[in-house]
Amino acid sequence: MSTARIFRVAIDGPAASGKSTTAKLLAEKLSFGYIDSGAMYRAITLKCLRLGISPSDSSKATEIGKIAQATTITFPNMSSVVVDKTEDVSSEIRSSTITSNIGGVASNKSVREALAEMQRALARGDYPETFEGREGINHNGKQVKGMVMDGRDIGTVILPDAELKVFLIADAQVRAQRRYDEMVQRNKLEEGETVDKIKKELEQRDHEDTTRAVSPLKKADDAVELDTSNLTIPQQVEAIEELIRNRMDKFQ
Ligand SMILES: Nc1ncnc2c1ncn2[C@@H]1O[C@H](COP(=O)(O)OP(=O)(O)O)[C@@H](O)[C@H]1O
Ligand SMILES: Nc1ccn([C@H]2C[C@H](O)[C@@H](COP(=O)(O)OP(=O)(O)O)O2)c(=O)n1
Repeated sequence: MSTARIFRVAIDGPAASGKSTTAKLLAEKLSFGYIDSGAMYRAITLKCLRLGISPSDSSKATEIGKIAQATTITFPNMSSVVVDKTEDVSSEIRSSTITSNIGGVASNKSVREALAEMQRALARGDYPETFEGREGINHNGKQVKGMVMDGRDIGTVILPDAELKVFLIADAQVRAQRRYDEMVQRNKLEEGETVDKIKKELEQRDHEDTTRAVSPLKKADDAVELDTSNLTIPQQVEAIEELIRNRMDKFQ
C-alpha cells in the first residue's frame, strides 16, 4: 500500500463545462494521474444495456448495484477505459444511447458506493494492490505525485478533503455549441442533431444531476468556481495550474 501523499485535485461541474479536457491537460503538464469518474458510470450503463437491463427500471436496482461491484474498470492511459480487463469501451461509452440512459445508473445508491470505493482508492494511489484479486484498477500502472479526478460529486462526496477543488461552469449555449463542434470534428454527428437539441439534453442532464437524492451535483463550499464561457482551453488550464502550484508549495 502506498504511503506517499498525493495532491488531489477535484474538478466538478455540469455537462460539457470543460472538465475532462482541462483535467487531462493538467495531468499531462504536471505528470499527475487522471481519473474520469463519468467514464465509470458510462461503463456500467453500457454493461446494463448489453445485458438487456434498463438502468431506469427500479425493480433492477439491486441487480445493477451487483453489476457495478463485480466490474473491473481500468484506465490504461488518459483516454482509454477498459472493462473487465478485456474490452476497450472508450468510444462506445460516449454514444448518445449511453448518455440518455445514464441517469438510472447515476442515481443508484449501490452503484455509487461501489464506484466511490474504487475512486477513493485510485485517489489514494493505492493502485492495483487495493483490490487484490481484482488487479486492473490502476492508472498507467505507476505511482504519481498528484491526481486529477473529474465528475459531479468529487469535491463534495468522494474527496471532501481534496487539496484543491474546482467547480467549472459555462453558459449552456456555449456548452452545447462546443459539444456540437466536437461531434462534427470527430465525425460523430448523429442524424437530426442540432445545437438546440444538444442544449436541451445538457439542461435535462444537469437537472437530473443536481436534483438526484444521492450525491447530487453541487459546488463544494470551499471549491474555486471558474466560468469557462469566455476562456480558451489554455487559459482555463493555466488558471487551475496556478492554483495547484500555489497550494503545492505548502503541501507535504
Ligand atoms: N474554453 C474552451 N473553449 C472551447 N472549447 C472548449 C473549452 N473548454 C472545453 N472545450 C470543448 O468543449 C467540449 C466539452 O468539454 P469536455 O472537457 O468534454 O467537458 P466535460 O468533461 O465537462 O463534459 C470539448 O469538445 C472540449 O474540447
Ligand atoms: N462523479 C460522477 C460523474 C458522472 N456522473 C454521471 C452523471 C453524468 O451526467 C454522467 C456522465 O458524466 P460525464 O462526465 O461522462 O459526462 P459529460 O462529459 O459531462 O457529458 O455520469 C455522476 O453521477 N457522478
